[in-house]
Amino acid sequence: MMESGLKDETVRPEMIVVEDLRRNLSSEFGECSDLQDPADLVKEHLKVYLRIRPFSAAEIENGESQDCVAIQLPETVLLKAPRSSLSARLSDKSVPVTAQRFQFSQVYGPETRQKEMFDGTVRSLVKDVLEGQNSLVFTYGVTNAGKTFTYLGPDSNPGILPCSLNMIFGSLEGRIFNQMCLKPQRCRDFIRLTKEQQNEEAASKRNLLKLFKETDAHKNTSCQSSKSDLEDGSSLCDISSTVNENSFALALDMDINTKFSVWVSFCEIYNENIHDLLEQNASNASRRTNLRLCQDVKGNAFIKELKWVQVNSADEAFKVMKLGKRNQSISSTKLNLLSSRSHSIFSVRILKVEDVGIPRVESVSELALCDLAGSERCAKTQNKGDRLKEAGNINTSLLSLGKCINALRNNQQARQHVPFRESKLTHYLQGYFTGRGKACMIVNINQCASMYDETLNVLKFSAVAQKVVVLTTKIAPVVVKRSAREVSFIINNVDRRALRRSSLVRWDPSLEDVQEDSDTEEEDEEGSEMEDTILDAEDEGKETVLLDKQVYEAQLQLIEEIQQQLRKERAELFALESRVREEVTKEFSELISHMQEDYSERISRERELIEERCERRLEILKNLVGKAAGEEDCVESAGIKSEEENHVYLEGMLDSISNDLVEIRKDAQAAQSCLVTSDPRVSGPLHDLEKKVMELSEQLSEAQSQLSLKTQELETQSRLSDELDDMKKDNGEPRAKAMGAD
Ligand SMILES: Nc1ncnc2c1ncn2[C@@H]1O[C@H](COP(=O)(O)OP(=O)(O)OP(=O)(O)O)[C@@H](O)[C@H]1O
Repeated sequence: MMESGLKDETVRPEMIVVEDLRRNLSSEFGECSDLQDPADLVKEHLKVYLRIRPFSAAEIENGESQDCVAIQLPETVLLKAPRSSLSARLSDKSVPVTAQRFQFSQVYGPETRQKEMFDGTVRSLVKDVLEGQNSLVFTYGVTNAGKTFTYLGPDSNPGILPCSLNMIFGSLEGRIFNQMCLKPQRCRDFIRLTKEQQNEEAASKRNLLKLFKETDAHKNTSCQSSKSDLEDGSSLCDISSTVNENSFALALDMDINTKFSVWVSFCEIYNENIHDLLEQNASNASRRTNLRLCQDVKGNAFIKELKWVQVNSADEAFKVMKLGKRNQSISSTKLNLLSSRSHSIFSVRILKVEDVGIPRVESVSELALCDLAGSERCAKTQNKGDRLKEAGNINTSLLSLGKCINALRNNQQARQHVPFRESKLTHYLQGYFTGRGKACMIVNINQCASMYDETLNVLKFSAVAQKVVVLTTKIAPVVVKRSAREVSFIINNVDRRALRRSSLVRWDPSLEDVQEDSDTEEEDEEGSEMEDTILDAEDEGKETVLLDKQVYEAQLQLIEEIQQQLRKERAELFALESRVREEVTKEFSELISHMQEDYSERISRERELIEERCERRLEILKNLVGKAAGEEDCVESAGIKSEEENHVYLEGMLDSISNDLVEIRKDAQAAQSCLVTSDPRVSGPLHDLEKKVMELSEQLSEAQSQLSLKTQELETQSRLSDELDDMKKDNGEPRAKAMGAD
């Protein structure tokens, strides 16, 4: 069936070649984490595997089998357009139908068994994870292409996820660290749990597994089924027995005390919201919590407050997985009865623990398995309402993934921005493309003629993805003892927050720092500074701290006591300071009120004085003006009395007025300097007084000018009368009469 495309002589295969990328790629990673030492990075192609799903009976009946897909070599597949396809209709009729060849890391045909698929793709990644590396596997393809079958599979025919769990527990048999005192945290960190926290953790796990039992019982009685349950009717025990023989032999020289603490989480990205599938009420869509995607200082994304469940066996892990799967958003569409409407991410975190004295974490590694929702053409699915909205979100996030893959590919030629932040999915996956670990993509296609165009797009996308080179970090934990001085320095720098939070202890400097982005960090700056100090100290030495349990606890006790003392001293200091402040404030207010009273008294006294003086001066001026007017009349009516006397009198008056004015001015200036000029109660009257003084000055100068005129007139008259007298004396009376007659 597959080879038929090749036998067609008219077919001219268009080779989409994957370049030989074995060249120096040192400058090709514009987007990789700058904080990583390039020496620790290994460059690898993104592994892309293809799986072709078999036809269903209904598809064969509907004539979907038109030999569109053919496997040429174990790595190559040929895609030939059926006559009915859009691309065939659009192509030039004179040119024979084009077949396109695509190359993959490996192609798996329709007959491939699940176990075979797992062994060829994910098995090596599981091994890496057990050795301390991080790995990501994600499925990609159009709806109804077989992604979930590959990812999860029916219980009787488990997919890569259950196979991985089985492989992990098979390999770690006898080495499971089943205490709950160490728990993964954020991206690659962990915390130590107190006794109470461990009890809480155990209770939460019991409840979860109980919930599984209840729903399982419910399912058996009510015949409700999940996607995977519909695919077969077998039990969980069957799964573990199916793949139980799988295990890796751990390093022969591994210490007898080396144990592994395994934790799992399960979440989904649905309509661009992240939900915890292990949340108690996860099945109640309206009450589901939206989780936040955060990142640490090195840009590694992690889901805040995601539930991590400690599992001690493959069976426990399966139960958690099944429970989460039941909570996933799955609906029926025209193309797939049980179509995943969200991207689901199941993560396994493994803490490698040295179980001697206080258990010590040597490394934290993660295997993330991601089942992407399938892209779909709305015309084909005929989705409406919620399904249409879901399809929109699915297509958008897959488009973002496509853009990122393209940009990563182009980045290898010229530096280009990779839009990881465009969708939650790509943001989450970012770390795996920029050095956090290995990534592998399983592309699923079906061979249906009606899906040719969509399949072609998927394969084109895969060809680009295949060319992407990803970075992987080498993790090599080193254990070296520190000197007592260094240990004491670090302990002295342990911050209160770390202690409060049941000792978030950074034992392994090979782990990344875990301080979050400032926009997502909710912790105080003081704490962060202290944390930096610890990190700096650790970075300098690149060593791990080993402490005697008793010394450690004694130091902690001491720190606690010192902190209590410090808190007490601070409280006392605070009380004293507030008492002193209160007393000083009281004293100052009294002083200020006294000063205010003093000033108001002085101001009112000065005002009275000035008013009194002004009135007196005004009186004098009035008198002066009145007198001047009366004397003028007198002079006119009574003739010249004694001009000399008048003149002397007027000058005397003028001097007196000028002196008065000078005095008034002096008084006014003195009053002004005494007064608080900013006080409107004072500045108002003062201003009035100044105005009056000005008016008086003007009147005075006017009087002076009138006086000088009068004086001039008087002088002229007196000169004339003197001349007359002289003439009288010289000419006698007649002449004087004659002159008078003239
Ligand atoms: N390799 C296979 N062998 C047998 N049956 C398969 C295989 N792959 C897929 N199927 C069947 O094909 C159907 C569709 O598969 P599946 O639900 O895994 O598609 P999907 O890509 O996850 O779709 P969606 O994106 O809509 O969730 C299922 O009934 C499944 O059992």
